[in-house]
Amino acid sequence: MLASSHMRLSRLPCHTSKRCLAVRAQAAPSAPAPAAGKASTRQHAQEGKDDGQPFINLIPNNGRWEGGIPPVMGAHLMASGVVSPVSVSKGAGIDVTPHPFQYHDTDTDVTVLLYVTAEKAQAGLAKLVVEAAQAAVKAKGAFTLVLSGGSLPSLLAPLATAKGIDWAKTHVFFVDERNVPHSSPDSTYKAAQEELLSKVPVPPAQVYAIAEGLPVEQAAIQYEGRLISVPAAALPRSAEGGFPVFDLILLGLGPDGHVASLFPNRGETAVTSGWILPVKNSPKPPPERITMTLPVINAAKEVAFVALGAGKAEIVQRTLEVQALPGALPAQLVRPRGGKLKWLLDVPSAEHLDVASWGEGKQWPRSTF
Ligand SMILES: O=C1O[C@H](COP(=O)(O)O)[C@@H](O)[C@H](O)[C@H]1O
Repeated sequence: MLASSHMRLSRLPCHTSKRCLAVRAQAAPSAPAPAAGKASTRQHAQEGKDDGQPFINLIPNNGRWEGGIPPVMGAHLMASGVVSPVSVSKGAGIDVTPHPFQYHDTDTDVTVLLYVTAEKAQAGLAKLVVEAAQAAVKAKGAFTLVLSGGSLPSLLAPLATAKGIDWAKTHVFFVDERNVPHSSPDSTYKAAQEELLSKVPVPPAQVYAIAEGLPVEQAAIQYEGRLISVPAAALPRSAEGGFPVFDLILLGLGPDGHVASLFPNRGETAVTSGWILPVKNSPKPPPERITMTLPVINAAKEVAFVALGAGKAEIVQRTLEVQALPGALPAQLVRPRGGKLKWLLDVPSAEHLDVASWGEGKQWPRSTF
């Protein structure tokens, strides 16, 4: 189904880390030949060599790969071709280190919106934001919108001319931000200003930018302080944990499955308390960032992933169809407790999905233990 039609997938399954660790699949003898740079990893996984490299945990056959999922699919493949560690376990079922990442149990409904073109997806994104804004203003007189960086700001042009948003009642935040001056080409604030915020009548005091020129730890504390100062009437707190409940968070999807600045298998991704974290030595430059925590993202009323273009096809397929060990794909840890998670895709980014076999009642991700 394409264009504005969408598929609705049912409840997310519950996965505990214990359960995830208990399951490993074998290498795939009939898997497609790996691209250059992946061979050693694949051989390593197939032959079970202990050459000091981390053992790569794999997941069971999801039915699409004869003989099992190719090794690189079950782990976290960097754009460089390097497979990053999923576990330090030396072999299947033995020497298991407790995994810090947890899938929590939710009733999240996932809706995948698949558009014919990127332009239509951008228009769909603008419509989604307008609807969320109108519902929020009607309910509490304010709308809290959270933006990502990367490619997302460039997709917001139709929102600048969309009718129906009361910008005077809108508050704009950043799910993550690079610790750079606002004038830097790496600044998400700068990109958001150029693409959207300078074109709409949002009061500058309601745009919550990172402070400039602070050590990253202080920048995180300062940003969290700014969020705490937003009146609860506009930004309510969740009953469970007292996290801020944003009306809508727009997430990008990194090629390694990162969301915000929560990268695979990093400590920040496992954090279960706090609102804003400093990130140092980010695997993606620039190295210093601040990020909202996963509990904050999962406390939102609605979260929408926006992943457009062929460059996202592989990671979209892995995230939506292949259950990874928790932490290996941070995007799979996004399960808003409010229950609404949407994916906005276009035909190129959905290219590797086996959409025809999806139907009502399918779980997300489709391969489950
Ligand atoms: O560094 C970041 O990357 C992700 C993904 O960006 P994209 O360019 O691959 O779309 C982004 O969502 C995040 O906010 C940003 O800081």
